[in-house]
Amino acid sequence: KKKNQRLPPGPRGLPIVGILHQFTGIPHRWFHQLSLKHGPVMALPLGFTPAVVISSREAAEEVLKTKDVETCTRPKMFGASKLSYNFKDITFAQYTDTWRENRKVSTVELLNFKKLQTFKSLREEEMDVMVKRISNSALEQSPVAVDINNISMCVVSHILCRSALGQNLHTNKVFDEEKIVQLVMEGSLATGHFGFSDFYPGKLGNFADWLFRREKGVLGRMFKELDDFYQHVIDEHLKSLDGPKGTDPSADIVAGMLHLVDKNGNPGSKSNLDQIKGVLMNLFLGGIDTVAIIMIWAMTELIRHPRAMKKAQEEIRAALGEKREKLTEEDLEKVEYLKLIVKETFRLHPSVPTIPREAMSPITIQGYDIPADTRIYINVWAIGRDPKVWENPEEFNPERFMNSDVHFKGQHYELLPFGSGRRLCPAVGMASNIIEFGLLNMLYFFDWSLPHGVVAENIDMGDIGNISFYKKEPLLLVPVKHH
Ligand code: HEM
Repeated sequence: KKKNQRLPPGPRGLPIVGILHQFTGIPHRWFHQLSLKHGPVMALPLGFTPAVVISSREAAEEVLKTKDVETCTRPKMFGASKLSYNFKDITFAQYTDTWRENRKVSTVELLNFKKLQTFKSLREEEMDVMVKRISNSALEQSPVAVDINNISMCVVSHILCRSALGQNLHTNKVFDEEKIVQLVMEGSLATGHFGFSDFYPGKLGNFADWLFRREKGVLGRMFKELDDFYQHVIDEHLKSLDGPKGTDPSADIVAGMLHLVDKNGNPGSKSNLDQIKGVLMNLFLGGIDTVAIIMIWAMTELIRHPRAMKKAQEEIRAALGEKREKLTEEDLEKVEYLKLIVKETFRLHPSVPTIPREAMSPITIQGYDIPADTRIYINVWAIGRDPKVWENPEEFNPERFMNSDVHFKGQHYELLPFGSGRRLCPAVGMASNIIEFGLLNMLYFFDWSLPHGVVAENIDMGDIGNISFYKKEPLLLVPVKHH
């Protein structure tokens, strides 16, 4: 039997290297390079904060399945602390009763299968708006390029703001889609901002953050803007709660949460409000860009791989018939290749490339001792490109999933875009549905090409982010209406 070992130390001067990685904005790529040399369980302390990086399917399975109970909490990250209302949310909350309560409400009120069906017609309506918007560019004498990043962010913003927050951005006088997209992009980056306390845990780090007022600046401004938005949403709901019939608790998640806290106490109290806003922050910042990112990368890969684009469009158009005015979500049942494309995009471009967890007690992973309070980063991005698991891992090849039962729902540790275990993303169903339906519409109604003078080989494949990573350069494509 293998004796437990101390963790391999990784490269020299690691505390500094670890910090530098975080500031490069592409830690998953750096971690990957280092782990090739130092192994799939690698120590990479961030200053005085112990941390390990996990880069193999086997080690990920041990963390997320065998040791899930011990590792299902999150580290207290500086940027996230501000934007999660001091961890009163779901995503960044430690493993506490507040986390349990919030996760349950969001599942019951928004993310379960039954609720997914409730908002079906809303999603179909918004996709129709997206198609009309693209058609306007396609109908021009010489069609103009559309920004796929923007189109994807807008349609997902509309869907989530309506279903989760009860806000129709087409008619909202305070916040329009442009403002929402800007808030989501800036807010996502701000969530991953590092503070001194991330590298020097305890009083020293907290003191340095206080001294340099790190929470003012961009983070403070973002927080204020987002807080105003959530307050506006809650005020609207509270107004209708006072009305003769009150808001239907199942109308959206805010209504559901307000009814819940109303039973337990005053919904307007600061602590209740913080909890609602914390959850809204997760749905808003964690739900919009993550979904749009996959739509954007799928279209990027398809334009770079015309054979796959053609195969997908032929399958879709043959299965759905010609001259349809509108598509419905049932149409997704008739197309298979599109789903393989989405899986392959999750493998190569996971929206959250490294998943943060923390050991709550001492554990062993692959025979190595991991002390309590060690941060654990699971490098999903590297696992998706591991040559020991995937043949030609850098190649975009949706066919690799044909006749394979490998899925992205958290049971296959070589493909973990949504994580796994107790902290598995609760929106797997909703997210994959929006992505597949969005792509179905784009591929059925339009043929796509690159703007004049741009060649596929030169498309910039760089990404940028802090926690979620999106395509750095917007993807510009020219649509031509198919029918
Ligand atoms: C393609 C889209 C998405 C991807 C790739 C994604 C990915 C992830 C990942 C990797 C985690 C961490 C899982 C873990 O620790 O094991 C997570 C958690 C979470 N996601 Fe998603 N997500 C997506 C869409 C969404 C959407 C649409 C929503 C809500 C509207 C959402 C809400 C959440 C929440 C609330 C958590 C925290 C769960 C917890 O810590 O208990 N996500 N997501």
